[in-house]
Amino acid sequence: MTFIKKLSAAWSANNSLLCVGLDPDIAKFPGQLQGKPDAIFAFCKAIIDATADTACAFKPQIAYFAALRAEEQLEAICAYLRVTYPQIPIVLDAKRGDIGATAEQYAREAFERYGADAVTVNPYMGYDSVAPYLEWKDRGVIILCRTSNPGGSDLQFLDAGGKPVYQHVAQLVADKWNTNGQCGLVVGATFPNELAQVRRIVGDMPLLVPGIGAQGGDIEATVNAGKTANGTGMMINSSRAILYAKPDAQAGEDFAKAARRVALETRDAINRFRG
Ligand SMILES: O=c1ccn([C@@H]2O[C@H](COP(=O)(O)O)[C@@H](O)[C@H]2O)c(=O)[nH]1
Repeated sequence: MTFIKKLSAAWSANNSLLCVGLDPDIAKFPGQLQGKPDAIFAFCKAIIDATADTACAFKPQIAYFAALRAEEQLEAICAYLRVTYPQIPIVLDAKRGDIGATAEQYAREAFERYGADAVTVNPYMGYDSVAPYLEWKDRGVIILCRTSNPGGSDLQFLDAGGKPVYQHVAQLVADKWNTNGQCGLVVGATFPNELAQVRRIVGDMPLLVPGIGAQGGDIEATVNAGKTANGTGMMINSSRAILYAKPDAQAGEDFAKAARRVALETRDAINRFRG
């Protein structure tokens, strides 16, 4: 099944636009996991099991694994997801960008080694740097457009022939790069006006929208700006706010139950504005 079909099915099956981000930071792990050799796998597995029915996608951020030499645990998490929750797409957040020959290897890393359904890619080096990912016709290629961080404006807002660079990227991907219907764009929830502009340019193309939760993006503004006519079209990501939700000790919560509570609250808050 293609990434886009899998994502559409997950939107419906779980009635959710929530993407649960997997950004494991061992300094924030609960005491019982500290010091264990497979702590990252155990933490992510517990979060996945607690939230799988609330999510339309999982988004592991590769840096959190690579920095700790924990790529094998990322492989194990992706394998666990593929076997246990095959209906939920894996979006590998790698933000790669390099010349074509190197990009071929990055594409193999994402799609062969980790078995991701989609990968995030940086468009700065142009079409030939993205083409190797597009060769994987059944996978999603999600291109940075208007990122959620304040410094994204430094380049993405520069004028490019009468429109800002981020709009140029959106137009280029929609008109020229998305010939196989497998592309998506990253647009931050912290910039709902720009999100609305991108939605106007790209039609129903799926958008990965980080920036709610820890980054403070407004859910109502995000959903209103980014939803498609049928109330879907987005993977609205939250990582830290779910992963490190404070357990309610009086309710007997552990970290996974707290994560589930926040994931459900976030999914429901998003759904209130889908129409
Ligand atoms: O523009 C972007 C692109 C990617 N990200 C990634 O999303 C998550 C956000 O984590 P939170 O804890 O919900 O803030 C993280 O993995 C980023 O690398 C982004 O934030 N903005």
